Amino acid sequence: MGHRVAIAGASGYAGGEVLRLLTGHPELEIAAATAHGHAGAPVNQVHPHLRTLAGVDFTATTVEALSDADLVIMTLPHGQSAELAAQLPAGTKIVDLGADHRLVDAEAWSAYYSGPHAGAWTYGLPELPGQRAKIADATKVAATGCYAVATTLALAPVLAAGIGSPEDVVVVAASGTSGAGRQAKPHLLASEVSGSLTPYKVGAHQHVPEIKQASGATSLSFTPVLAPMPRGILATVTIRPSTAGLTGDDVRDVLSAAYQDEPFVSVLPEGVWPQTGATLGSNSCHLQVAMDADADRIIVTAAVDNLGKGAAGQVVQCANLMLGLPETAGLSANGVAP
Ligand SMILES: NC(=O)C1=CN([C@@H]2O[C@H](COP(=O)(O)OP(=O)(O)OC[C@H]3O[C@@H](n4cnc5c(N)ncnc54)[C@H](OP(=O)(O)O)[C@@H]3O)[C@@H](O)[C@H]2O)C=CC1
Ligand SMILES: CC(=O)N[C@@H](CCC(=O)OP(=O)(O)O)C(=O)O
Repeated sequence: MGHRVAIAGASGYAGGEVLRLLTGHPELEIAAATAHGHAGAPVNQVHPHLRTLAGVDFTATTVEALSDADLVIMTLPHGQSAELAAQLPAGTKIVDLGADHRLVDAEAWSAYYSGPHAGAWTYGLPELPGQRAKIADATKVAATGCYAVATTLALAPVLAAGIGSPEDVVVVAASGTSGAGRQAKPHLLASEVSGSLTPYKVGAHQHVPEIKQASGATSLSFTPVLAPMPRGILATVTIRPSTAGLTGDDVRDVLSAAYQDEPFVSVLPEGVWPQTGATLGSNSCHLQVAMDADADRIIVTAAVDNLGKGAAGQVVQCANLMLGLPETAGLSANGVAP
């Protein structure tokens, strides 16, 4: 029998994608799918694409509904997971996709989120040096924010290699609307989003302290842009070089070395630029590099599916590690295209 996984917040976008991945997973089975407003509703009614879950209903998000599982995945709004997690038996394995347990620094938490700081769990990005083993040993893992995944994967090896300045990093990143969740919000109306690109939370995005913590950057300008598409993130990260005469090939060598054994991170062939469409439905991050000689900046561009490697895919990747399963089980590096 497979490991039993409960999903708290399974009626949302990220939870729905976790359900989809679990229906195709060889070793994991769904112990419970819980919801808030949709408690009692058939899963098929809320997620009509999940045909094999016909006959399964969402239950309410309670301690009882989650206690029986081998591992609990939480895809709840910020501020909802910490209290619930604290009520579960101490040894319960949990992967939390919300932000409640990501930040070590309580001041940074207070600057960007509301409510008390719940403390930090093991950070769920296995591609960071040393992190894979920590995740495998952990009972509690804080999965990564969607922009933070793309940006950190592009940035961290450059800073770790000492070829870029941690004090001078600029990121502009576009996201599809599913990154904002499924709750009705006026700025997400089709009439507002269609045919338009909109910056938001300019200079004030909650992923800034998370990216700094994960990548080692000390000063970071981050501008997110809402894009008229349901899924995908394209992050363009530029960094001031800290060594003279750096070439694009030097940067490419650093990233290629960092990710040569990674199943889900690809440095694309020279001249091929990441596109969100190529990552859809996958757990992949695609990277490409260039040197802007005129501006003297390293450019690294990253694409992910915000619901894939940006959310449900990385959560399943962490769950696999925590349960001693092959890290890639139930996940694909291949996307859906066109
Ligand atoms: N969407 C994305 O790309 C990413 C999301 N995340 C994070 O994952 C979490 C989920 O995101 P997403 O799926 O987009 O959000 P959604 O708004 O789509 O889903 C939220 C889920 O939480 C439930 N919920 C809502 N309010 C409450 C509450 N007060 N108490 C308990 N449950 C509640 C909802 O239930 P119901 O609908 O039944 O009311 C639903 O199941 C968030 O913390 C988000 O920041 C992280 C990375 C990427
Ligand atoms: C398009 C959009 O609104 N995206 C969300 C990011 C969602 C996400 O990654 O979630 P966490 O906040 O859990 O990190 C935002 O910018 O706030």
